[in-house]
Amino acid sequence: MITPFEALDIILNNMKPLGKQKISIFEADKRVVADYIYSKLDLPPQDNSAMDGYAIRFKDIQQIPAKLKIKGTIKAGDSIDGLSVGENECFRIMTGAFIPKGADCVVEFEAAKEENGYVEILKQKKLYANIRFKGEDIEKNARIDLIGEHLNPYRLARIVSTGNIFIDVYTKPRICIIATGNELVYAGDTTPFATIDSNSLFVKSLLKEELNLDIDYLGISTDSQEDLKNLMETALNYDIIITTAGISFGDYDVVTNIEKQIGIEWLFKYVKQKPGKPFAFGKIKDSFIFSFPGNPVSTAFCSFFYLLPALKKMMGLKKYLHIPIKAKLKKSMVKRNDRVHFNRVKVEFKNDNFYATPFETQGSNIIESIAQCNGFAMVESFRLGEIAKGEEVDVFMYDFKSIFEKRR
Ligand SMILES: Nc1nc2c(c(=O)[nH]1)N[C@H]1C(S)=C(S)[C@@H](COP(=O)(O)OP(=O)(O)OC[C@H]3O[C@@H](n4cnc5c(N)ncnc54)[C@H](O)[C@@H]3O)O[C@H]1N2
Ligand code: MOO
Repeated sequence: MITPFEALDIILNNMKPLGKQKISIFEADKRVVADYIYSKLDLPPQDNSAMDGYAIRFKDIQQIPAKLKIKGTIKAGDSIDGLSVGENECFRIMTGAFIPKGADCVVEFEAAKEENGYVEILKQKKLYANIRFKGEDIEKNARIDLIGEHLNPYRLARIVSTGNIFIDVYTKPRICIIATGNELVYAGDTTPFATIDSNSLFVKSLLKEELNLDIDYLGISTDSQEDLKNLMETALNYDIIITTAGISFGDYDVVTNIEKQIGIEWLFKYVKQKPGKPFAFGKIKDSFIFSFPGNPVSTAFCSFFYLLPALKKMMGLKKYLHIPIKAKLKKSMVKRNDRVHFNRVKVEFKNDNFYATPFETQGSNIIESIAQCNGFAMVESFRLGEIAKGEEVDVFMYDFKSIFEKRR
């Protein structure tokens, strides 16, 4: 059986960006930039004031206090055509207003005293004090290289400020999910003894939150081969097909049972890991198929560890690998087999160190463990027995933010 990192390599080697398209910046959250962007303008468009105060000539304030005649007021957006500051003159000027000809310094109101059309400058200032120069943020035609980066509020503000409203991005993958299992019912169904399909909502929500990707839920297939084959026909219209459950060794493991009939070519089947051993990845016609084990923690781990990097690469992101952090165990853990374990832990950040508390039960069916924790602590295959309190472990964080936010 292959290791988790071998499995990840196989998946990533098969992923490549799908294509490019032009979209509106107003619908571009979390999309990935596919081409250079060029500024259509200088920002600021002209030299302007950083303070409310007086636009003056530096020369005129060599002796303090200096008395200057006020010629008028300039506010942000006013034209400065024909305006100029001569010897011992000044303009009242507001933040963002353009600097009139002749002025080379702005003195803020607080450093001056105004009376009867004159102002007395009380504090020495440097040449060009409080002046923001034309193009100092970005110059016209400057190239913005965000290729392979995702768009976020910070970058969107950058781009929209340069006069661009359409940008080239990579095409989004089309993704669908099918849950399998006779025991499953849809969310909200209260049929006694049934299991609610939580995996589909999990994957849908994960991809929305992490990548702003939408996925189509094709529904629940029973363990009947006909049922799944029908749904798979629709699924073939998608770039990525996700199935959950029915992939291990049981008589009714329906994905396993139809794989030959519908022509799935597995690129690997099963990984030496816990959770998620019966995870399989393959190709079917023009689509890739990720078949996750049914246990909710297994689906959660496989989605996080394999599907997210795969989709990131397919979306054109340059950075698609998870980086683990080092955390000290606050409680010991026990490992009884030679699979690589990814145990659910709750990581905290205290006195410049990360500390990980393992969840008390590590069964792949315990949804509470993923809901309460924020990371997967990796324990290598060769480790057997106790992993002692105080030992440092690699943790792949699935909820980083939770570490860096606190109550008042
Ligand atoms: N003989 C063997 N049996 C099993 C092995 C094995 O190696 N040999 N591996 C075990 C491991 S590890 C796992 S993980 C499971 C995964 O099996 P499947 O992927 O075939 O999943 P099922 O057996 O159909 O379901 C497992 C479990 O998960 C629940 N489930 C299924 N779908 C959902 C869903 N959409 N939402 C919530 N819960 C779901 C299901 O009811 C089962 O309880 O196989 C072991 N067996
Ligand atoms: O791999 Mo299974 O996911 O251990 O329970």
